[in-house]
Amino acid sequence: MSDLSLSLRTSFFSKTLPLHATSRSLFAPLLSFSSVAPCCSLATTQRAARPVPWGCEIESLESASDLQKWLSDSGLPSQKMGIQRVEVGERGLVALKNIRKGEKLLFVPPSLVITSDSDWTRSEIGDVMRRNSVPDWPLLATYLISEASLDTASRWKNYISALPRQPYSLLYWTRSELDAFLVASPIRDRAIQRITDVTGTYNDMQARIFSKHPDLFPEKIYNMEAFMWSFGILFSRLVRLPSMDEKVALVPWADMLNHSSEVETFLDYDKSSQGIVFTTDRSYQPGEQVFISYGKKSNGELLLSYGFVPKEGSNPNDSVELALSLNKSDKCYKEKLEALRRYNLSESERFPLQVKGWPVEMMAYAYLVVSPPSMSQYFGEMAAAASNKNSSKTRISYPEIEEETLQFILDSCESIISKYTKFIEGQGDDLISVNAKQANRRLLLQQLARDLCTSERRILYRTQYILRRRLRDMRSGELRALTLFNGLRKLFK
Ligand SMILES: C[S@@+](CC[C@H](N)C(=O)[O-])C[C@H]1O[C@@H](n2cnc3c(N)ncnc32)[C@H](O)[C@@H]1O
Repeated sequence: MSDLSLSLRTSFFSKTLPLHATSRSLFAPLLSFSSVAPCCSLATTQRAARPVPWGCEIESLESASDLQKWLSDSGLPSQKMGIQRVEVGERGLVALKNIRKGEKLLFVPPSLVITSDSDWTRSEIGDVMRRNSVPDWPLLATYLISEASLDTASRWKNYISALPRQPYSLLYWTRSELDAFLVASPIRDRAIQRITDVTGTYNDMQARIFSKHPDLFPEKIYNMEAFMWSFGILFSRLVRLPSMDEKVALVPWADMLNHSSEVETFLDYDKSSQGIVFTTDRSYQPGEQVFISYGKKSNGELLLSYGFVPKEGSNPNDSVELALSLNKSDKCYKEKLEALRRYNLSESERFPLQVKGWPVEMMAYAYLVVSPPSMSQYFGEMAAAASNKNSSKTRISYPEIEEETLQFILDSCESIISKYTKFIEGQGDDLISVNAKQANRRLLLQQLARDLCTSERRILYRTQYILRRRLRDMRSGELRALTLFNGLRKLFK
């Protein structure tokens, strides 16, 4: 599945990145989101948005079996998997027969795949989109709305009916929910940015295209709610196919596969069979759920696009970003900022921490932050290393400021840990729920946020432990050296 990390808005419809996913999650959602009414834009913070009139409840098997029948009637070869209710991911593909390791599965023909080249049932809408050179993501978002609104007149009717009416993702959290539940996590800012981008993209489409052709794009259908829905579908189901020139595609049937970080197998186009396939990296027995990987994503990124958080400690790709900043009262603030800007860095930067360590760029940035005026000749070198653009690509090291640097990272780490602890150990939130449905939604979101924050804090704790141990070793080494030096001095006296 895919990831939209570039701003959609700034370059009108800029290019977007692929949707991958991560880790096998043994996490089974305890509660279902299906009763939750979506809220979609930051601008409409507390207003419950109208749900779209198409799609189904995410756990619906009825529409899934219609989908299965339509797909086989339309050329999908017979499958070794079937759609079933599953513990992880509500609906998923389950092995019906023994599946061997290394076996190719799916074989979805290109005629059953939605891409930017797909024919529009209303070709005149496709013509307008083409004339305006609309990029893939907003084009596909509009395509989905257009086909969904045509109901049985669209060849994709059975596919669209089996799509969730409310896909899970942070796109549907209100601003006050993001503020209340994700205050400690850097994912909050990413979610706000994403909502802003999608909202901005809709506004651009509205101003530049929809409003110019009200007969083709009536606001009753092409509105913000519909756009939020279709973007939610794209974020959680779009795949990039490396062997099809990185084309992004919605692949019916394949998009019923759930993610696991324990597998490393991705969807792709297979030239020999001329279909979308994946190759299993383990065997499955009948009744077992079959998984693919959505990519090497952190728990925060999985929550952002897919609305779930894997079980604590189960995601080897988990990470959390730590923000480091220049000190405004630093005598060399201006010189340091200039050095950073030369390498496209700013006075505050985020670096991904993992359980297994932190990037060398972060250490270089921290060296720059703490270095005294006497080290100004190294500012450029430090900034280059922080941006990963140092010419020699060697790890820089300044033993004279090592201790201060580690202490600075430790302080930054500890101040963020306290924010996490405050949220995790806090007694609920201040948000007022007006009815039982809303209260239920709050509980669900709070649980997801707690799971995310616990996993992110775990990485911060590990970083704290490593830093403390290094500082302790360094200090006890220094103490030993000092004792030795004093001993020698006494001897010579
Ligand atoms: C590509 S769809 C997979 C099919 C989906 N389960 C369905 O019923 O339509 C991605 C969505 O499946 C769910 N999902 C996938 N992997 C999951 C996992 N490991 N744990 C929990 N939910 C998962 C999430 O709701 C995600 O947004």
